[in-house]
Amino acid sequence: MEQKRCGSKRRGIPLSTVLLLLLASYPFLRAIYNIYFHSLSSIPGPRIWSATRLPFVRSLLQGTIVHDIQKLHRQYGPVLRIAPNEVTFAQPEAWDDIFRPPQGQFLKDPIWWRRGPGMPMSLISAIDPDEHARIRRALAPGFTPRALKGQEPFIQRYVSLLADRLRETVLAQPSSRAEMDIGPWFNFTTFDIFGDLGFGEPFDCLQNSRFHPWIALLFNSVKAAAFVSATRFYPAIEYILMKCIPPSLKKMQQDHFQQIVDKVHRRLNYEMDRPDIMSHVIKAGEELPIDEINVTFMVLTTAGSETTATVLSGTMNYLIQHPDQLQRLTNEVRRRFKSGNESDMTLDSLRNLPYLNAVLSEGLRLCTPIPWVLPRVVPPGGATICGVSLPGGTPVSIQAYAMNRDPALFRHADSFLPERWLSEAATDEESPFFSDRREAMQAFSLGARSCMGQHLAWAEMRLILARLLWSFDFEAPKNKAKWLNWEDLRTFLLVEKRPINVGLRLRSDNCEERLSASKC
Ligand code: HEM
Repeated sequence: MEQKRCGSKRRGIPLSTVLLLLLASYPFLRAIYNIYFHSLSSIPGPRIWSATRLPFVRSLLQGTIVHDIQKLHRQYGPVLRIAPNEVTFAQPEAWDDIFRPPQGQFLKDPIWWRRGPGMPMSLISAIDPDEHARIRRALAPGFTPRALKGQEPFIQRYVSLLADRLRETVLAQPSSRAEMDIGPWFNFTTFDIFGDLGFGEPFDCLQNSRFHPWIALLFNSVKAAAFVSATRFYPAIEYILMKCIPPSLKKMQQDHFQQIVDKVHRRLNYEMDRPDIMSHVIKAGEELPIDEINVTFMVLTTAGSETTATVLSGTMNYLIQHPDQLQRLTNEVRRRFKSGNESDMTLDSLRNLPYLNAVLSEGLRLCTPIPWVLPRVVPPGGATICGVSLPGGTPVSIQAYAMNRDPALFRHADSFLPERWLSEAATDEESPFFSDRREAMQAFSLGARSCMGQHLAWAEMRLILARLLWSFDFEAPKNKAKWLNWEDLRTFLLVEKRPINVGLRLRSDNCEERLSASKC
C-alpha cells in the first residue's frame, strides 16, 4: 500500500496538465520574451505595447490610434516600438530612410495589403515592385501636369456646379445667410470629378445634392474595414470571421464592386476620345488586364476623392475659426481676380498665389488625410532608420500626424499658422518659423509609391477653395457648440466624418471698399 502511494507520487503531474499549463502560460512567457529578449527590446516604448499586439489593436478599433501613438511619441521620443515586432517613426529623416532608401525598396507590409480571396491585383495592393511598376507605368500618363491641362474643363465644370448649388442654398434662406455642414459638399465635388475623369460619368452627387449610394455604402463600411484589418493579426479569428460573414453581406460587397465594373465597362465602350484618366489606360493597351483596371479604379475612386475632400474640410474648418487668416486669403483671391469674371480662375492662374498655397500646406499639415502611412517591411538584410539598426522583416511606419504636430519640428505646432509656409519664413532669420522643419511634412509621401494624384489634388484644392472664397463670405457658426475641433476626430483607416458647420452668404457688394480698407 505504502509502495503504491510512493509510486503514484513519482508519476507526478500528468503530461496533459503540464501541456495545458504551458499553453496557458504561453502568452505570459511570450510577453516576457518580447519585453526582455526580443531583437527590438532596446527600442523605446511602453512595456504593454511591446509585450503584446493587443493595445495596438484596441487603439485601432477605438479609432484613437493616431492620437495614442502621438502621445507615446511625445513620451518616448521619435522612434517607438508600437507592437512586439513593429517600430514607428516621427522624425523627418525616416521619410528618406524608409521611402527612398539607397538600396532596394521597403515593400508594403502584406498584413495590410493582402488581397481578399478572388480579388485581382490593383496598383495599391501590388506588393511586388515589378508588378507595381507595371501598373503604375500604365496609369502615369493620366496624372502628368500635361494630362491635367486636358482634364481642366471637367474639373471646372464640377467646381462651378458646387458654387451654383451653394448659391441656391444661400438664396433659399430668408436672411440670405445659410448655416450648413460643408463637409459633404467637398466630397460631392471630388467624387463627381473623379467619376468623370475615371469613368466618364459623375456620381451625380452635386446634381442630386446627396451621396451616390456607392459612396454612402463605402463610408458606412469604413469601421468594419478597420475591424477586418485588426483581425489579420489573429489568423484564427480572421478565419472564423470570414466564415461568419452572412451571404447577404457578401452579396452587398459583390454588388458594390460590380457597380464599378459596370462603370469601367461603359467607359471602355465609349466611341469618343476624351482626355480623361481612363483614356491613357486605354492607350496603354494590353499593359493592364481588365480585372486589374476594375480594382485599380475602384481604389482610386476613394484614394482620389476622400483624401482631397478631407483636406478641404479641415482647412475650411480652421479658416472659419481664424478670421484674420480667412480675410487675408479672401483678399488675396479677390484682388488677383478683380475683373469679376470667375472664368479667369484657371488652374494656371491659381498656381502661384502665395497665401493660398500656404493655407493649403497648413491644411495638409494639420488635417493630413493619411495621418499614419501604413507599414513597410525592412528588407531581408536589415536596415538603419534614423540611426537605429533594425532586423530584416520588421514592419516600420511613419506617424505623419505625430510628426506634423511635433513642437520640436514646428513652432506652435498645434496652431493654424499658414505664414510658416510663405517663402520668407524659410529665408528670413527673424521669422518665428525660420527653424521649422518643413521637410517633415510629406502629405503625399515620397519615392516609388508616392501619391500619383498630387497634381490633381493640388489643382482641385486650389480651385475649389479659391472659387468659394471668391463667391461667398464665410464665417464660423454663431453657436460655438457647433464648432468642430479637428483634433477630436478619430481615424478608422480614413479620418472620421463629423459636421463642418459654416455660416455663408453671398459675397457682399461693398467688397471692394473692404479690400481697399484692409491692411493685407
Ligand atoms: C490631398 C489629397 C491627397 C493626399 C494627401 C494623398 C496622399 C497619398 C499618400 C500619402 C499616398 C501613399 C500611401 C502609401 O504609400 O501607403 C498616396 C498614394 C496614392 N495616391 Fe494620393 N493623396 C491625395 C489625393 C490623391 C488623388 C486626387 C489621387 C488621384 C485620383 C490620388 C492617387 C493616389 C494613388 C494612385 C496612390 C498610390 C500610388 C502607388 O502606390 O504607386 N491621390 N496618396
